[in-house]
Amino acid sequence: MWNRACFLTRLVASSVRVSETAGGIIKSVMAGGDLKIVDKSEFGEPSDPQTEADRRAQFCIVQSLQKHFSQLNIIGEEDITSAVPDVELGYSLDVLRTEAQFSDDLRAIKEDDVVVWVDPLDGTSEVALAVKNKNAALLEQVTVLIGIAYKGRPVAGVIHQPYFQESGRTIWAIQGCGVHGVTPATGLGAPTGSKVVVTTRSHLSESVTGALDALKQRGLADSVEKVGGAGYKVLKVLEGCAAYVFASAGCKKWDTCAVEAVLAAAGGRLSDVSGRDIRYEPSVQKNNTGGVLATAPWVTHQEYVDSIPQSLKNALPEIAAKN
Ligand SMILES: Nc1ncnc2c1ncn2[C@@H]1O[C@H](COP(=O)(O)O)[C@@H](O)[C@H]1OP(=O)(O)O
Ligand SMILES: [Mg+2]
Ligand SMILES: [Mg+2]
Ligand SMILES: [Mg+2]
Repeated sequence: MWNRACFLTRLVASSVRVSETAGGIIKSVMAGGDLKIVDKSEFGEPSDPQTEADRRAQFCIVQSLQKHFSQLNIIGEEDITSAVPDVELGYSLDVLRTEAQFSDDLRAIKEDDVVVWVDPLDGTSEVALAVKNKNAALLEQVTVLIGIAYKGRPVAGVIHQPYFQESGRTIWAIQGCGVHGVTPATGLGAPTGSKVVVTTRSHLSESVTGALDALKQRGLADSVEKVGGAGYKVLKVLEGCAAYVFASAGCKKWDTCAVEAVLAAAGGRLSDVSGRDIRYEPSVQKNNTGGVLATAPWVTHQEYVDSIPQSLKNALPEIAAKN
């Protein structure tokens, strides 16, 4: 089955397994207790922590994928990594079985047509806070993100959530083939009956609260929940929240590529706050300078775009320049 599978099938099947191995690495670093945190931010920027778990998880993902796919263009968040022993990776049979639903376009994708965006640990600030405050509940917000872009747009994505219940879960999607690992909420305001909007816990700013206030006034946000991680926020949108709103800069392509692929496969939409597509070519700037707006399948994306004040949208390039 593996040998007959097309390139995209084999890449996603391997990515599902390697995301789970990376999740295991994150858990073992956490269990060891010494996170060896460094701050990657430059003077004047918001703090940008990196732990030994981020470094080891990225090494594992990049090394394993390159072993199978030597020509693959992988862009990972971390510049510095820590070596971990080589592991023989398997592949997900569920992904292999999905190939029957592929379009001819998907089947024709070759190794040098794609860019893989890797966030080995999304929610690093929450990891640091969980340890500091001895609050293990925050770890639910950690995800491993592997996004696959073709012609500059997401075509498949893997979100592994290592601390979901006891053994974690992996959510993945390939364009046109549905979402696996979660059942997306489809009804208005499910399961709360109201529109809950999720936003940043650790990067709040005037422009973020300005956008949220505007959405509240238009009846598009009944309440706001502040949680960490781009991966976790998109999972919340898949499971019943109306939208994820971040009208600021700082969130990067590796934060959004995988989650956009998964959300789009569920019928939702992710764009910048002005409604423009986010591009994922290898040469693109890493920062999502136009902010992030992700909406559930059951809300109208354009209503959210239109409700965010133009003055906030216009100010984003200046905020991005400082990030
Ligand atoms: N100013 C920033 N600098 C670096 N990373 C950021 C910044 N803002 C957001 N991020 C990344 O985007 C994710 C979502 O942001 P937030 O949690 O604030 O909503 C964060 O978990 C972080 O990813 P990571 O944890 O992988 O470094
Ligand atoms: Mg980071
Ligand atoms: Mg991230
Ligand atoms: Mg990260």
